[in-house]
Amino acid sequence: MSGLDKYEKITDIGKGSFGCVSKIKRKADGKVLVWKELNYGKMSEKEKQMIVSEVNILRELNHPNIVRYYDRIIDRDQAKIYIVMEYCEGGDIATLIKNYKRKKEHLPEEIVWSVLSQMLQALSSCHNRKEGKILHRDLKPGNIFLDKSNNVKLGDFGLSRVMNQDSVFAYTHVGTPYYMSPEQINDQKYNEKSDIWSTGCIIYEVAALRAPFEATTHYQLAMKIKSGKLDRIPAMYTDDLWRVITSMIQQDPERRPSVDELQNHPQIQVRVKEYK
Ligand SMILES: CN(C)CCCNS(=O)(=O)c1cccc(Nc2nc(OCC3CCCCC3)c3[nH]cnc3n2)c1
Repeated sequence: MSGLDKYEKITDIGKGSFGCVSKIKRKADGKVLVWKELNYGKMSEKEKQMIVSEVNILRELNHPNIVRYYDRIIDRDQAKIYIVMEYCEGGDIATLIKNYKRKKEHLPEEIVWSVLSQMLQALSSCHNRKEGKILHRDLKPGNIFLDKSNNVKLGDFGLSRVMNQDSVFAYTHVGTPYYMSPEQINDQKYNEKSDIWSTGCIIYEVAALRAPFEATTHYQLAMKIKSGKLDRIPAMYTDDLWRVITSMIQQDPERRPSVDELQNHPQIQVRVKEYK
């Protein structure tokens, strides 16, 4: 039975920036998973090779706070590759934020620290990878998920490195780059401190229920990001949390703390589960 026949499609979940995401069921044991459909028909040899190497990296990323990779299926007739991954019942953080905003309720500080701690554990396993660090490049609330026990799961790790703007994928949903760091805007080198910036912006948004920098045009957004002007998160949250967030959303990448430094913070350390 071909790879595709091992699964049956349940429903489409949405269109990602570079492919359709569907909820599927593995026939052998009924396990619910998702697959991401990539059309490689119009890809250059170089891009196809990059997909292969990205998928190989995904296969190695085995961490409780990173969406688990299960399988990949190549359908040569349709020139499509399907990447089978863990299904996260809790949906994405973007939706969680939207729901709290609608209810005009703030998330308890406990949850904010827990989301930060779990994101840092995922980033740590990728930044400190012995075979060479992996950077996410496209961290945003829409690709951070929750499983049924509300564990945080980072999605699309690594794939975004292949799907940058100048490739054939050209983001279909040109989302506003709210979480883009100043160095990315200046087209400078992207490094792990850029992932720290984006994580800081996301945690800011989980607390404030709005992004730290908002604008209607990319130009205005870029100006705000580079201005570094930041309204404090709501008064209900402690100065401790506010200090950590502002340390991550700093203009100068050198002055942003590394994952390891952040994980030494008492509020974050207490939550770092030891995964053997
Ligand atoms: C764009 N969002 C605001 C959609 C609104 C509502 N949330 S949601 O994203 O559909 C939703 C609801 C319930 C369960 C899940 N679980 C899930 N989703 C994935 O990707 C979703 C996809 C990401 C790119 C953009 C389109 C959607 C997964 N990838 C790997 N495991 C995944 N598990 C997702």
